[in-house]
Amino acid sequence: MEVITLSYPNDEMKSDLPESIAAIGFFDGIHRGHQKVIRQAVSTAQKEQKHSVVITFDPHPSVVLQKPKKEITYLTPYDEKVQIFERLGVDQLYVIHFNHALSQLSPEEFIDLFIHGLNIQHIIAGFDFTFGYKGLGNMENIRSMVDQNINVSAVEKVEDQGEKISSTRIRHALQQGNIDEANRLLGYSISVRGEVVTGDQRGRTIGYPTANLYVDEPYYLPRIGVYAVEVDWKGQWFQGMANVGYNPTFVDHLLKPKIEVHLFDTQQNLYGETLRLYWRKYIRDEEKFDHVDELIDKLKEDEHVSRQFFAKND
Ligand SMILES: Cc1cc2nc3c(=O)[nH]c(=O)nc-3n(C[C@H](O)[C@H](O)[C@H](O)COP(=O)(O)O)c2cc1C
Ligand SMILES: Nc1ncnc2c1ncn2[C@@H]1O[C@H](COP(=O)(O)OP(=O)(O)OP(=O)(O)O)[C@@H](O)[C@H]1O
Repeated sequence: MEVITLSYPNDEMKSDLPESIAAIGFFDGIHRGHQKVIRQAVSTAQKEQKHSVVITFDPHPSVVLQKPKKEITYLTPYDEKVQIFERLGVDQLYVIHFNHALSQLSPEEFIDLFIHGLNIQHIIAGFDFTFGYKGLGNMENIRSMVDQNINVSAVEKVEDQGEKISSTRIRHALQQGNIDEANRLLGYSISVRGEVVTGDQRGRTIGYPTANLYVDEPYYLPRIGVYAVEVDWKGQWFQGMANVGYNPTFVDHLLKPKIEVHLFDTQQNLYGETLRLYWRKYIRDEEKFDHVDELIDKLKEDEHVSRQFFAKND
């Protein structure tokens, strides 16, 4: 899959682009609804022997449109998204840089630049896709904006338990520690990828050495707390428990939550290694303990709960 980033108003489109079928959207999480849109573009392109294309944006429009500005995090940060599009069989990914100038384009200007300009012959998006200045373009009025030979297909709503699957809904599930629901809506198991870095070396003194995971992409993390987790290190799988939190027992002002994982039944030294950590089950909220002994007792309990979870689910 070829990845091309486009920036308005700077970049000129090439003139000899192949005829393409495009799925359009922000696609954070690439959940089951998004997958339907993308799969339809890929299969239509295969049938018609054209290129399959995904047109997406970076960063999230709210970075430009929302005031006051908040740091934005993603279910699937950029690299994760690229990997998933690739797995879905997309030939070409266009990433349009979302900036103020882009947000001012009228729907007609947007279509001219990015549909006609990229030689898109067929546009596939969800029933509620909107685009252009103030989201004035939608799946109905788009038909009057595109050249006559261009097809437009609106993918019908994908629901779960009678409600639309959406990135927002998945964020809410994660905020409640409901990993099962998040995974069901996504259609795959949510994870983070990071490198093991040195912590305060405190874990080993309390009998629970931990690998501190440094994630260099802005992931939307599940609720602060303790989880049963599984870790994939170069195809080797480990079970364990992780804390995503601020270590309030020891530290006063940690600005960003840390991810720490204690792996069961291994002495493996993973410093400097890259791991993928799968959240499996929320266990409890993080607590501030008055004595380290209380934390240690709690960790023993967490280990018991996690092992029981794995025993039942293996
Ligand atoms: C499963 C698990 C649960 C944890 N729960 C808490 C907690 O409730 N409160 C807290 O202050 N720290 C908690 N911690 C963090 C410990 O304080 C931390 O692992 C310890 O301070 C070691 O930090 P270090 O790796 O930076 O040396 C937890 C850690 C793990 C692995
Ligand atoms: N459940 C769904 N069924 C069908 N199409 C969907 C569904 N969810 C999103 N889409 C389509 O996928 C594309 C990307 O949508 P978008 O990134 O806004 O997703 P979303 O999950 O609705 O996000 P948010 O919760 O942030 O509004 C759009 O074309 C949208 O219409």
